[in-house]
Amino acid sequence: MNSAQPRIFVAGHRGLVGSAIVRVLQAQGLTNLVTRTRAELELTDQAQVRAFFESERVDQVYLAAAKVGGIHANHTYPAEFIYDNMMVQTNVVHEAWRSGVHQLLFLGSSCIYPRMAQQPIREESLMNGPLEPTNEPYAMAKIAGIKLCESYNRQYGTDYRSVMPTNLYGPGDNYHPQNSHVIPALIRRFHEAKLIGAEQVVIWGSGNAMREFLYVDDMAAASVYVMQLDHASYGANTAPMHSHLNVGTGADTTISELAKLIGKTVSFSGKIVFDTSKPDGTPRKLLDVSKLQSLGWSARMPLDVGLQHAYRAFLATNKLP
Ligand SMILES: NC(=O)C1=CN([C@@H]2O[C@H](COP(=O)(O)OP(=O)(O)OC[C@H]3O[C@@H](n4cnc5c(N)ncnc54)[C@H](OP(=O)(O)O)[C@@H]3O)[C@@H](O)[C@H]2O)C=CC1
Ligand SMILES: C[C@H]1O[C@H](OP(=O)(O)OP(=O)(O)OC[C@H]2O[C@@H](n3cnc4c(=O)[nH]c(N)nc43)[C@H](O)[C@@H]2O)[C@@H](O)[C@@H](O)C1=O
Repeated sequence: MNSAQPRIFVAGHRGLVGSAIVRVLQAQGLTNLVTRTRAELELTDQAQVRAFFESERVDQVYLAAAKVGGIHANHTYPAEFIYDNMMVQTNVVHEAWRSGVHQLLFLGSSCIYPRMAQQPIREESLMNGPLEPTNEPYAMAKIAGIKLCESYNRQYGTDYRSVMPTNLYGPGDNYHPQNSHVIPALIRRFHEAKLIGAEQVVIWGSGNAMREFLYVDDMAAASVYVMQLDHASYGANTAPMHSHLNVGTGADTTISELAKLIGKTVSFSGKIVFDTSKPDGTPRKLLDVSKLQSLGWSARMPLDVGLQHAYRAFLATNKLP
């Protein structure tokens, strides 16, 4: 352990984003990383989290641990999505402050914005209208997470920052057939259809919903970039009551076009059909990423190339849920 370096706790280090953040930090030569599996540290348990921060004395926290899932999971397990996420973020933020951690990065989600927000969605649109019903509990928890960080900054002088990722994908994703997000779900479904020679693949919803997709290594790079921004730059582009920053590509696509692209990536030649008994969710949630761009960061990975990387990562996955 290099004592000259900050001791950095990456909560959720085995997840899609957490594992990518570890890769970025290690690539920077930052090796003083602290990680705990869920079996080692249950973040919904305040006593365990308090004991951890009292014993570990970390300097920075990346809070990439959360209860996460796609539209079906959010609609099916609303109590878990609001309870787990409220407990995890409240315990980590409070115990980090209590043990003297000055810097923390909280990961929210683009679902915090009103269902019918003006597109592209600016950070100032927060709480300007009703949320999307399919993921309202999760969104409420994430909004509370932003306000938690802002409140500790205002009262205690901490430097707890918030980033709002758009939909993410890439190596280390969750491929659960029902509870995953659309890209890993369709990569798996198209691949399995190709293997059995199926004539068609069923896509949920109308296919008309639009989504923005950011490759996870870009998200991790943005997370580290925002954490390492000097305080004046971060503060100059955010306000005490709007301290969060959108992170995305600034471009979106219909689910129908995405499905065609994934079918092409997987080399599936059958038909694509739509099950309109399944919800579309928010019609569109394209983020305005101009604030982060003005701070010097932009996404790099094009969707078609990112999907090729994601498919290769899927093929290398040795255990599917
Ligand atoms: N994926 C996406 O499309 C998006 C993600 N985000 C946000 O990004 C962050 C990271 O998400 P992502 O990487 O996709 O999620 P993952 O589900 O891939 O990873 C979450 C990690 O957190 C851990 N974890 C969850 N609950 C607990 C708990 N109670 N105690 C300890 N560890 C826990 C999980 O451990 P275990 O596996 O053992 O349960 C897992 O390692 C989250 O805040 C999420 O809300 C925002 C927008 C989009
Ligand atoms: C990141 C984001 O993720 C969730 O919101 P979402 O963007 O609606 O997520 P999704 O990826 O599950 O769906 C995107 C679109 O894709 C369509 N779709 C088609 N076929 C499949 C399919 O097979 N699986 C899934 N999951 N979706 C499918 C689906 O009907 C929808 O129109 C919330 O966690 C939210 O809180 C959040 O933060």
